[in-house]
Amino acid sequence: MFVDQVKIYVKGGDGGNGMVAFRREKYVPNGGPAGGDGGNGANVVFEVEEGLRTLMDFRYQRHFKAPRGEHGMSKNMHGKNAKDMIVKVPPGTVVTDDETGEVIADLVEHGQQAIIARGGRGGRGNSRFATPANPAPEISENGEPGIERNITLELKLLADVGLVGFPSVGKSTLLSVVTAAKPKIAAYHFTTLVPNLGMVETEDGRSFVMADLPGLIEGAHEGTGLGHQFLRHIERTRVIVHVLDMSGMEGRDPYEDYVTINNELKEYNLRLTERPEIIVANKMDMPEAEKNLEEFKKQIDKDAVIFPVSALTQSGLRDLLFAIADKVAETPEFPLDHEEEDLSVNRVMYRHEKQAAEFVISRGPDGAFELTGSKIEKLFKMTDFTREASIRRFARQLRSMGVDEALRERGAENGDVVRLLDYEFEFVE
Ligand SMILES: Nc1nc2c(ncn2[C@@H]2O[C@H](COP(=O)(O)OP(=O)(O)OP(=O)(O)O)[C@@H](O)[C@H]2O)c(=O)[nH]1
Repeated sequence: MFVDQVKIYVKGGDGGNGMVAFRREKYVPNGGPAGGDGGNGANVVFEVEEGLRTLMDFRYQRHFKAPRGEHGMSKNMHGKNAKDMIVKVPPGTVVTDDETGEVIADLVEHGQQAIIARGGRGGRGNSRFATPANPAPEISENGEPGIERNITLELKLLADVGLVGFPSVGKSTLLSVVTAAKPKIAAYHFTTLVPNLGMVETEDGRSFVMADLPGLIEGAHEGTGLGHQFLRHIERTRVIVHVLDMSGMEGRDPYEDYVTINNELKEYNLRLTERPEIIVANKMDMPEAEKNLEEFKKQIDKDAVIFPVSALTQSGLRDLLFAIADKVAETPEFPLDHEEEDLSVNRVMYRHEKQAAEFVISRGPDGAFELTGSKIEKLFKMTDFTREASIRRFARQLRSMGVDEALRERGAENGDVVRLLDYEFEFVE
Protein backbone atom coordinates (compact mmCIF):
# COMPACT_ATOMS: atom_id res chain seq x y z
CA MET A 1 0.00 0.00 0.00
CA PHE A 2 1.26 3.47 -0.81
CA VAL A 3 1.18 5.75 2.15
CA ASP A 4 1.38 9.48 2.42
CA GLN A 5 2.81 10.39 5.78
CA VAL A 6 3.56 13.57 7.67
CA LYS A 7 4.62 14.44 11.21
CA ILE A 8 3.09 17.46 12.87
CA TYR A 9 2.78 19.16 16.25
CA VAL A 10 -0.54 20.10 17.83
CA LYS A 11 -1.32 21.98 21.01
CA GLY A 12 -4.67 22.69 22.60
CA GLY A 13 -5.14 26.26 23.85
CA ASP A 14 -4.31 27.01 27.48
CA GLY A 15 -7.19 27.95 29.73
CA GLY A 16 -7.52 31.62 30.63
CA ASN A 17 -6.28 32.64 34.08
CA GLY A 18 -8.70 33.13 36.94
CA MET A 19 -8.74 36.54 38.55
CA VAL A 20 -8.33 37.81 42.09
CA ALA A 21 -10.70 40.75 42.61
CA PHE A 22 -13.00 42.12 45.29
CA ARG A 23 -16.25 43.96 45.14
CA ARG A 24 -15.89 47.70 45.56
CA GLU A 25 -19.15 49.21 46.45
CA LYS A 26 -19.92 52.43 48.18
CA TYR A 27 -20.40 51.98 51.94
CA VAL A 28 -19.18 48.36 51.77
CA PRO A 29 -15.60 48.51 53.08
CA ASN A 30 -14.71 44.87 52.55
CA GLY A 31 -16.65 43.58 49.57
CA GLY A 32 -16.55 39.85 48.93
CA PRO A 33 -14.40 38.14 46.29
CA ALA A 34 -15.37 39.00 42.72
CA GLY A 35 -12.68 37.47 40.47
CA GLY A 36 -14.12 35.62 37.46
CA ASP A 37 -12.92 32.32 36.01
CA GLY A 38 -10.82 32.09 32.89
CA GLY A 39 -12.40 30.68 29.72
CA ASN A 40 -11.48 27.24 28.38
CA GLY A 41 -8.74 26.96 25.79
CA ALA A 42 -9.67 25.73 22.31
CA ASN A 43 -9.39 22.11 21.25
CA VAL A 44 -7.53 21.17 18.11
CA VAL A 45 -10.17 19.25 16.16
CA PHE A 46 -9.57 17.31 12.96
CA GLU A 47 -12.45 17.16 10.52
CA VAL A 48 -12.78 15.07 7.38
CA GLU A 49 -13.14 17.10 4.20
CA GLU A 50 -13.99 14.79 1.34
CA GLY A 51 -12.59 17.24 -1.23
CA LEU A 52 -9.07 16.66 0.09
CA ARG A 53 -7.11 13.84 -1.49
CA THR A 54 -3.67 14.05 0.05
CA LEU A 55 -1.77 15.35 3.06
CA MET A 56 0.06 17.82 0.86
CA ASP A 57 -1.18 20.89 2.77
CA PHE A 58 0.65 19.72 5.86
CA ARG A 59 3.92 20.29 4.09
CA TYR A 60 3.37 24.01 4.49
CA GLN A 61 1.91 24.13 7.96
CA ARG A 62 3.07 21.64 10.54
CA HIS A 63 2.36 23.43 13.82
CA PHE A 64 -1.19 23.84 15.02
CA LYS A 65 -1.66 25.82 18.21
CA ALA A 66 -5.22 26.50 19.26
CA PRO A 67 -5.99 29.86 20.93
CA ARG A 68 -6.15 30.23 24.70
CA GLY A 69 -9.24 31.06 26.75
CA GLU A 70 -9.86 34.62 27.81
CA HIS A 71 -8.73 35.56 31.32
CA GLY A 72 -11.27 36.02 34.07
CA MET A 73 -12.24 39.57 34.94
CA SER A 74 -13.44 41.55 37.92
CA LYS A 75 -17.12 41.73 38.88
CA ASN A 76 -17.24 37.94 38.55
CA MET A 77 -17.07 38.11 34.80
CA HIS A 78 -15.81 34.90 33.25
CA GLY A 79 -13.44 34.90 30.33
CA LYS A 80 -14.83 33.55 27.06
CA ASN A 81 -14.08 30.01 25.96
CA ALA A 82 -11.92 29.93 22.85
CA LYS A 83 -13.46 28.49 19.67
CA ASP A 84 -12.19 25.11 18.53
CA MET A 85 -9.51 25.10 15.90
CA ILE A 86 -10.77 22.99 13.01
CA VAL A 87 -8.13 21.35 10.83
CA LYS A 88 -9.35 19.69 7.63
CA VAL A 89 -7.97 16.28 6.72
CA PRO A 90 -8.71 13.96 3.79
CA PRO A 91 -10.91 10.88 4.29
CA GLY A 92 -8.82 7.90 5.36
CA THR A 93 -6.46 9.83 7.63
CA VAL A 94 -5.12 7.83 10.56
CA VAL A 95 -3.66 9.85 13.44
CA THR A 96 -1.05 8.31 15.72
CA ASP A 97 0.57 9.69 18.86
CA ASP A 98 4.35 9.60 18.32
CA GLU A 99 5.14 9.10 21.98
CA THR A 100 2.83 6.20 22.72
CA GLY A 101 2.41 4.82 19.22
CA GLU A 102 -1.32 4.75 19.89
CA VAL A 103 -3.88 5.44 17.19
CA ILE A 104 -5.79 8.53 18.32
CA ALA A 105 -8.27 8.72 15.47
CA ASP A 106 -9.17 6.99 12.26
CA LEU A 107 -11.11 9.48 10.20
CA VAL A 108 -13.24 8.25 7.36
CA GLU A 109 -16.49 9.98 6.57
CA HIS A 110 -17.09 13.52 5.44
CA GLY A 111 -17.68 15.82 8.38
CA GLN A 112 -16.43 13.32 10.96
CA GLN A 113 -14.52 15.01 13.78
CA ALA A 114 -12.06 14.00 16.47
CA ILE A 115 -10.46 16.05 19.21
CA ILE A 116 -6.74 15.63 18.73
CA ALA A 117 -5.44 17.97 21.43
CA ARG A 118 -7.74 19.10 24.18
CA GLY A 119 -7.64 22.70 25.35
CA GLY A 120 -7.05 23.40 29.05
CA ARG A 121 -9.91 24.44 31.29
CA GLY A 122 -10.03 27.98 32.55
CA GLY A 123 -8.46 28.74 35.93
CA ARG A 124 -10.84 29.54 38.75
CA GLY A 125 -11.20 33.07 40.03
CA ASN A 126 -11.01 33.87 43.72
CA SER A 127 -14.80 33.82 44.16
CA ARG A 128 -14.60 30.08 43.89
CA PHE A 129 -12.14 29.74 46.74
CA ALA A 130 -14.29 31.51 49.34
CA THR A 131 -15.12 29.40 52.38
CA PRO A 132 -16.65 30.35 55.70
CA ALA A 133 -13.16 30.18 57.20
CA ASN A 134 -11.67 32.30 54.44
CA PRO A 135 -14.38 34.52 52.97
CA ALA A 136 -11.95 36.81 51.12
CA PRO A 137 -9.33 34.46 49.55
CA GLU A 138 -6.50 35.93 47.56
CA ILE A 139 -6.22 32.77 45.52
CA SER A 140 -6.87 32.20 41.88
CA GLU A 141 -5.69 29.55 39.44
CA ASN A 142 -3.91 30.07 36.19
CA GLY A 143 -5.49 28.32 33.23
CA GLU A 144 -4.80 24.64 32.70
CA PRO A 145 -2.25 24.12 29.94
CA GLY A 146 -3.61 22.63 26.71
CA ILE A 147 -2.50 19.14 25.74
CA GLU A 148 0.43 19.13 23.35
CA ARG A 149 1.53 16.19 21.29
CA ASN A 150 3.59 15.22 18.34
CA ILE A 151 1.58 13.13 15.96
CA THR A 152 1.88 11.33 12.66
CA LEU A 153 -0.80 11.50 10.01
CA GLU A 154 -1.01 8.67 7.56
CA LEU A 155 -3.12 8.37 4.48
CA LYS A 156 -3.37 5.36 2.28
CA LEU A 157 -3.23 6.57 -1.23
CA LEU A 158 -5.53 5.27 -3.88
CA ALA A 159 -5.31 6.71 -7.34
CA ASP A 160 -7.91 9.28 -8.36
CA VAL A 161 -6.58 9.41 -11.87
CA GLY A 162 -5.33 6.53 -13.96
CA LEU A 163 -3.08 6.87 -16.96
CA VAL A 164 -3.72 4.39 -19.71
CA GLY A 165 -2.16 3.99 -23.11
CA PHE A 166 0.13 1.82 -25.20
CA PRO A 167 3.70 1.25 -24.09
CA SER A 168 6.06 4.09 -24.98
CA VAL A 169 3.39 6.71 -25.55
CA GLY A 170 4.94 8.70 -22.68
CA LYS A 171 2.94 7.76 -19.59
CA SER A 172 5.90 7.50 -17.24
CA THR A 173 7.42 10.66 -18.61
CA LEU A 174 4.16 12.54 -18.10
CA LEU A 175 3.74 11.18 -14.59
CA SER A 176 7.26 12.05 -13.64
CA VAL A 177 7.03 15.64 -14.84
CA VAL A 178 3.66 16.42 -13.26
CA THR A 179 4.57 14.85 -9.96
CA ALA A 180 7.84 16.72 -9.99
CA ALA A 181 6.58 18.61 -6.91
CA LYS A 182 9.67 17.79 -4.95
CA PRO A 183 9.13 18.26 -1.23
CA LYS A 184 10.00 21.81 -0.31
CA ILE A 185 10.46 20.81 3.29
CA ALA A 186 12.86 17.93 3.58
CA ALA A 187 11.25 16.40 6.66
CA TYR A 188 8.02 15.80 4.83
CA HIS A 189 7.98 12.14 4.06
CA PHE A 190 6.99 12.56 0.51
CA THR A 191 5.98 9.29 -0.91
CA THR A 192 6.27 9.02 -4.59
CA LEU A 193 7.49 5.70 -3.36
CA VAL A 194 6.88 3.85 -6.51
CA PRO A 195 7.62 5.23 -9.92
CA ASN A 196 4.09 4.62 -11.15
CA LEU A 197 2.17 6.54 -8.51
CA GLY A 198 2.48 10.14 -7.51
CA MET A 199 0.77 13.15 -6.09
CA VAL A 200 0.02 16.01 -8.38
CA GLU A 201 -0.46 19.52 -7.13
CA THR A 202 -1.99 22.09 -9.45
CA GLU A 203 -0.90 25.71 -9.43
CA ASP A 204 -4.09 26.72 -7.67
CA GLY A 205 -3.35 24.37 -4.79
CA ARG A 206 -5.53 21.38 -5.58
CA SER A 207 -4.06 17.93 -5.40
CA PHE A 208 -4.85 14.43 -6.52
CA VAL A 209 -3.16 11.08 -6.86
CA MET A 210 -2.26 9.87 -10.30
CA ALA A 211 -1.11 6.38 -11.23
CA ASP A 212 0.28 4.81 -14.33
CA LEU A 213 -1.76 1.71 -15.05
CA PRO A 214 0.73 -0.02 -17.30
CA GLY A 215 -0.29 -3.60 -16.78
CA LEU A 216 -3.69 -3.04 -18.25
CA ILE A 217 -2.80 -3.68 -21.84
CA GLU A 218 -0.83 -6.84 -21.20
CA GLY A 219 -3.76 -9.08 -20.49
CA ALA A 220 -4.65 -7.47 -17.22
CA HIS A 221 -8.29 -8.38 -17.54
CA GLU A 222 -7.29 -12.01 -17.36
CA GLY A 223 -5.95 -11.27 -13.91
CA THR A 224 -2.39 -12.32 -14.67
CA GLY A 225 0.22 -11.06 -12.30
CA LEU A 226 -1.61 -8.08 -10.91
CA GLY A 227 -1.82 -7.77 -7.16
CA HIS A 228 -5.03 -7.03 -5.35
CA GLN A 229 -3.69 -3.63 -4.40
CA PHE A 230 -3.16 -2.74 -7.99
CA LEU A 231 -6.69 -3.70 -8.93
CA ARG A 232 -8.01 -1.50 -6.18
CA HIS A 233 -6.13 1.38 -7.74
CA ILE A 234 -7.80 0.82 -11.03
CA GLU A 235 -11.24 0.47 -9.57
CA ARG A 236 -10.95 3.53 -7.42
CA THR A 237 -9.77 5.65 -10.33
CA ARG A 238 -12.27 8.43 -10.97
CA VAL A 239 -10.86 9.86 -14.13
CA ILE A 240 -9.12 8.02 -16.93
CA VAL A 241 -6.39 9.90 -18.74
CA HIS A 242 -5.78 8.27 -22.05
CA VAL A 243 -2.33 9.04 -23.40
CA LEU A 244 -1.71 8.81 -27.14
CA ASP A 245 1.48 9.16 -29.12
CA MET A 246 0.78 11.73 -31.84
CA SER A 247 4.17 11.45 -33.46
CA GLY A 248 3.03 8.51 -35.55
CA MET A 249 6.46 6.97 -35.19
CA GLU A 250 6.79 3.22 -35.45
CA GLY A 251 3.89 3.26 -37.88
CA ARG A 252 1.27 3.41 -35.18
CA ASP A 253 -2.07 5.07 -35.67
CA PRO A 254 -3.34 7.08 -32.67
CA TYR A 255 -6.99 6.32 -33.37
CA GLU A 256 -6.40 2.57 -33.62
CA ASP A 257 -4.45 2.68 -30.38
CA TYR A 258 -7.26 4.54 -28.75
CA VAL A 259 -9.88 1.99 -29.77
CA THR A 260 -7.72 -0.95 -28.74
CA ILE A 261 -7.09 0.40 -25.26
CA ASN A 262 -10.75 1.24 -24.74
CA ASN A 263 -11.68 -2.31 -25.65
CA GLU A 264 -9.17 -3.54 -23.09
CA LEU A 265 -10.73 -1.35 -20.43
CA LYS A 266 -14.18 -2.64 -21.31
CA GLU A 267 -13.06 -6.22 -21.15
CA TYR A 268 -11.36 -5.74 -17.86
CA ASN A 269 -14.31 -4.09 -16.20
CA LEU A 270 -17.28 -2.43 -17.81
CA ARG A 271 -17.53 0.03 -14.99
CA LEU A 272 -14.24 1.55 -16.03
CA THR A 273 -15.76 2.91 -19.22
CA GLU A 274 -18.25 4.90 -17.15
CA ARG A 275 -15.39 7.07 -15.94
CA PRO A 276 -14.92 10.47 -17.46
CA GLU A 277 -12.02 10.43 -19.86
CA ILE A 278 -9.49 13.00 -20.88
CA ILE A 279 -7.40 12.38 -23.96
CA VAL A 280 -3.81 13.51 -23.95
CA ALA A 281 -2.29 13.96 -27.37
CA ASN A 282 1.36 13.61 -26.43
CA LYS A 283 4.62 14.26 -28.26
CA MET A 284 3.23 17.37 -29.97
CA ASP A 285 6.81 18.59 -30.30
CA MET A 286 7.33 16.03 -33.08
CA PRO A 287 7.10 17.09 -36.74
CA GLU A 288 4.13 14.97 -37.80
CA ALA A 289 2.13 15.49 -34.66
CA GLU A 290 -0.08 18.41 -35.79
CA LYS A 291 -1.15 16.58 -38.90
CA ASN A 292 -1.87 13.36 -36.98
CA LEU A 293 -3.88 15.25 -34.41
CA GLU A 294 -6.09 16.73 -37.14
CA GLU A 295 -6.68 13.23 -38.54
CA PHE A 296 -7.45 11.90 -35.09
CA LYS A 297 -9.98 14.65 -34.40
CA LYS A 298 -11.87 13.72 -37.56
CA GLN A 299 -12.21 10.12 -36.43
CA ILE A 300 -13.07 10.59 -32.80
CA ASP A 301 -16.31 11.58 -31.13
CA LYS A 302 -16.80 15.34 -31.38
CA ASP A 303 -17.37 15.72 -27.64
CA ALA A 304 -14.06 14.15 -26.70
CA VAL A 305 -11.85 16.32 -24.53
CA ILE A 306 -8.38 16.45 -26.05
CA PHE A 307 -5.31 18.15 -24.63
CA PRO A 308 -2.33 18.46 -26.96
CA VAL A 309 0.84 18.41 -24.85
CA SER A 310 4.47 17.51 -24.89
CA ALA A 311 5.64 15.72 -21.79
CA LEU A 312 9.16 16.23 -23.04
CA THR A 313 9.10 20.02 -23.44
CA GLN A 314 6.41 20.28 -20.76
CA SER A 315 4.07 22.35 -22.88
CA GLY A 316 0.31 22.25 -22.36
CA LEU A 317 0.59 20.59 -18.96
CA ARG A 318 -0.81 23.40 -16.84
CA ASP A 319 -4.21 23.39 -18.57
CA LEU A 320 -4.25 19.61 -18.61
CA LEU A 321 -3.79 19.44 -14.85
CA PHE A 322 -6.50 22.02 -14.22
CA ALA A 323 -8.89 19.99 -16.39
CA ILE A 324 -8.04 16.77 -14.56
CA ALA A 325 -8.48 18.42 -11.16
CA ASP A 326 -11.90 19.74 -12.25
CA LYS A 327 -12.98 16.31 -13.39
CA VAL A 328 -11.79 14.68 -10.18
CA ALA A 329 -13.72 17.24 -8.16
CA GLU A 330 -16.95 16.79 -10.07
CA THR A 331 -16.87 12.99 -10.26
CA PRO A 332 -18.28 11.06 -7.31
CA GLU A 333 -16.27 8.19 -5.88
CA PHE A 334 -16.89 4.78 -7.34
CA PRO A 335 -17.54 2.39 -4.51
CA LEU A 336 -15.18 -0.54 -4.40
CA ASP A 337 -16.59 -4.03 -4.64
CA HIS A 338 -15.33 -4.84 -1.16
CA GLU A 339 -16.18 -1.53 0.38
CA GLU A 340 -18.26 -2.91 3.27
CA GLU A 341 -15.43 -5.06 4.43
CA ASP A 342 -13.11 -2.07 4.48
CA LEU A 343 -15.54 0.19 6.25
CA SER A 344 -15.89 -2.14 9.20
CA VAL A 345 -12.41 -1.21 10.39
CA ASN A 346 -12.85 2.45 9.63
CA ARG A 347 -14.30 3.99 12.73
CA VAL A 348 -13.20 6.87 14.84
CA MET A 349 -11.53 5.87 18.03
CA TYR A 350 -11.35 8.06 21.01
CA ARG A 351 -8.79 7.00 23.52
CA HIS A 352 -8.38 8.24 27.00
CA GLU A 353 -5.41 10.42 27.51
CA LYS A 354 -2.69 8.36 29.06
CA GLN A 355 -2.48 8.32 32.80
CA ALA A 356 1.11 9.23 33.53
CA ALA A 357 2.79 9.08 36.94
CA GLU A 358 1.72 11.96 39.18
CA PHE A 359 5.31 12.85 39.88
CA VAL A 360 8.81 11.46 39.66
CA ILE A 361 11.78 12.46 41.83
CA SER A 362 15.29 12.41 40.45
CA ARG A 363 18.62 14.06 41.34
CA GLY A 364 20.11 16.81 39.22
CA PRO A 365 23.86 16.99 38.45
CA ASP A 366 24.22 19.48 41.31
CA GLY A 367 22.51 17.13 43.76
CA ALA A 368 19.24 19.05 43.79
CA PHE A 369 16.00 17.07 43.88
CA GLU A 370 14.11 17.39 40.62
CA LEU A 371 10.38 16.89 40.35
CA THR A 372 8.81 15.94 37.03
CA GLY A 373 5.51 14.42 35.95
CA SER A 374 2.50 15.68 34.07
CA LYS A 375 0.20 16.15 37.05
CA ILE A 376 2.69 18.04 39.18
CA GLU A 377 3.81 20.19 36.26
CA LYS A 378 0.21 21.02 35.48
CA LEU A 379 -0.44 22.11 39.07
CA PHE A 380 2.69 24.23 38.87
CA LYS A 381 1.58 25.95 35.68
CA MET A 382 -1.83 26.63 37.16
CA THR A 383 -0.34 28.38 40.20
CA ASP A 384 -0.15 32.15 40.32
CA PHE A 385 3.27 32.63 41.92
CA THR A 386 2.75 36.35 42.38
CA ARG A 387 0.44 35.66 45.33
CA GLU A 388 1.42 34.26 48.68
CA ALA A 389 -1.95 32.58 49.15
CA SER A 390 -1.67 30.74 45.83
CA ILE A 391 1.86 29.59 46.65
CA ARG A 392 0.68 28.25 50.00
CA ARG A 393 -2.14 26.42 48.24
CA PHE A 394 0.40 24.88 45.86
CA ALA A 395 2.48 23.70 48.84
CA ARG A 396 -0.63 22.09 50.32
CA GLN A 397 -1.39 20.36 47.05
CA LEU A 398 2.11 18.91 46.91
CA ARG A 399 1.82 17.67 50.45
CA SER A 400 -1.50 15.96 49.78
CA MET A 401 -0.05 14.28 46.71
CA GLY A 402 2.62 12.81 48.97
CA VAL A 403 5.49 14.77 47.48
CA ASP A 404 6.90 15.90 50.86
CA GLU A 405 6.76 12.36 52.16
CA ALA A 406 8.48 10.99 49.08
CA LEU A 407 11.20 13.63 49.19
CA ARG A 408 11.90 12.79 52.82
CA GLU A 409 12.18 9.10 51.90
CA ARG A 410 14.68 9.99 49.20
CA GLY A 411 16.78 11.68 51.91
CA ALA A 412 15.79 15.32 51.52
CA GLU A 413 16.71 17.45 54.50
CA ASN A 414 16.01 20.94 55.67
CA GLY A 415 17.43 23.49 53.24
CA ASP A 416 17.93 21.10 50.30
CA VAL A 417 17.07 22.54 46.90
CA VAL A 418 14.02 21.13 45.11
CA ARG A 419 13.49 22.04 41.47
CA LEU A 420 10.31 21.94 39.43
CA LEU A 421 10.42 23.25 35.86
CA ASP A 422 12.05 26.71 36.21
CA TYR A 423 11.20 27.08 39.88
CA GLU A 424 13.44 26.29 42.86
CA PHE A 425 12.47 26.10 46.46
CA GLU A 426 13.93 24.90 49.74
CA PHE A 427 12.78 21.75 51.40
CA VAL A 428 11.45 22.49 54.87
CA GLU A 429 10.72 19.65 57.23
N1 LIG B 1 9.43 13.70 -28.46
C1 LIG B 1 8.80 13.32 -27.34
N2 LIG B 1 9.16 12.18 -26.77
C2 LIG B 1 8.51 11.80 -25.63
C3 LIG B 1 7.49 12.61 -25.06
N3 LIG B 1 7.05 11.98 -23.96
C4 LIG B 1 7.76 10.83 -23.84
N4 LIG B 1 8.66 10.73 -24.84
C5 LIG B 1 9.60 9.65 -25.04
O1 LIG B 1 8.90 8.47 -25.36
C6 LIG B 1 9.56 7.32 -24.83
C7 LIG B 1 8.62 6.49 -24.00
O2 LIG B 1 8.19 7.25 -22.90
P1 LIG B 1 7.70 6.61 -21.56
O3 LIG B 1 7.32 7.71 -20.69
O4 LIG B 1 8.66 5.62 -21.05
O5 LIG B 1 6.42 5.84 -22.09
P2 LIG B 1 5.42 4.90 -21.29
O6 LIG B 1 4.09 5.12 -21.88
O7 LIG B 1 5.55 5.10 -19.86
O8 LIG B 1 5.92 3.51 -21.70
P3 LIG B 1 5.93 2.15 -20.85
O9 LIG B 1 6.77 2.43 -19.64
O10 LIG B 1 6.55 1.18 -21.78
O11 LIG B 1 4.51 1.85 -20.53
C8 LIG B 1 10.75 7.86 -24.04
O12 LIG B 1 11.90 7.77 -24.83
C9 LIG B 1 10.39 9.32 -23.83
O13 LIG B 1 11.53 10.14 -23.73
C10 LIG B 1 7.15 13.84 -25.74
O14 LIG B 1 6.27 14.61 -25.32
N5 LIG B 1 7.84 14.13 -26.87
